[in-house]
Amino acid sequence: MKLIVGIGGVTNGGKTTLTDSLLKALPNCCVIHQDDFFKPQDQIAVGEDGFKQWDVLESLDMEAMLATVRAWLCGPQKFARAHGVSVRPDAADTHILILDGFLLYSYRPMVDLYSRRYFLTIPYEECKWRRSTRSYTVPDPPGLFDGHVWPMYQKYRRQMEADGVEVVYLDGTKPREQLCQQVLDDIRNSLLNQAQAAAPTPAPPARPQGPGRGGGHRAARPAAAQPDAV
Ligand SMILES: Nc1ncnc2c1ncn2[C@@H]1O[C@H](COP(=O)(O)OP(=O)(O)OP(=O)(O)O)[C@@H](O)[C@H]1O
Ligand SMILES: NC(=O)c1ccc[n+]([C@@H]2O[C@H](CO)[C@@H](O)[C@H]2O)c1
Repeated sequence: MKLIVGIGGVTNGGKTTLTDSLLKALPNCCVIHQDDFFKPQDQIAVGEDGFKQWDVLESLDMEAMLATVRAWLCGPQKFARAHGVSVRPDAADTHILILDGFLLYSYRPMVDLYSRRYFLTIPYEECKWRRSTRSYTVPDPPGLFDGHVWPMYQKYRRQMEADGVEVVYLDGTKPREQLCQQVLDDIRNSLLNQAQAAAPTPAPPARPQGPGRGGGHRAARPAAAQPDAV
């Protein structure tokens, strides 16, 4: 059973923090970080506003990211081994891939690959403050947050909502442990539902039979297959 989980949402919403906790708690769980697919700095366009346009889809090599997701889909076990994830024998049939990134649901070819799409949000002021404490490989020039980062976040989010992409919103101001537990519970439910959907259709219930017509009881319906312990 394979599950692709998206941890998307606003910059500094806590995506990587949540992803790291999920990775520790879930079996056979691999991760792909969208930030690893930024194009080299000299290929990032400069906008009319004078800012390097880091926060647009064109600044990411999404074809390469999709190719990596496909590699996992073709051989999750091999992918796990190659990325130092040891396969847990008690859950050998379950494979989970987490995608962590700020523009996960805006790249059409990948939108339908997710079993679950989470979207972390935090208010503007909190986001601006958290961002000011971070240093990226290329530091933010003054004014980038208000001039580029926040407007692009709003634009892509509006577009995602207009396109009807179904996401589960998460309030990124909640405590880390609470967020992790909420998502873990939800993922475990998804695994159970997926296992039940994959289980063979049970036989229809036995018709009541009168005495003297060999009316034995039909065997009890087999329990739906349960996913391995997660
Ligand atoms: N639930 C939380 N409550 C308060 N602070 C948090 C929470 N989760 C993460 N943080 C803090 O917010 C900052 C951003 O977290 P993180 O790097 O996980 O975000 P991100 O969404 O992956 O950011 P980006 O993708 O923009 O680099 C960090 O300083 C982190 O410690
Ligand atoms: N990872 C990088 O190379 C890089 C460089 C410049 C800016 N960023 C920022 O990362 C965020 C997504 O995590 C975006 O908001 C980018 O501005 C990343």
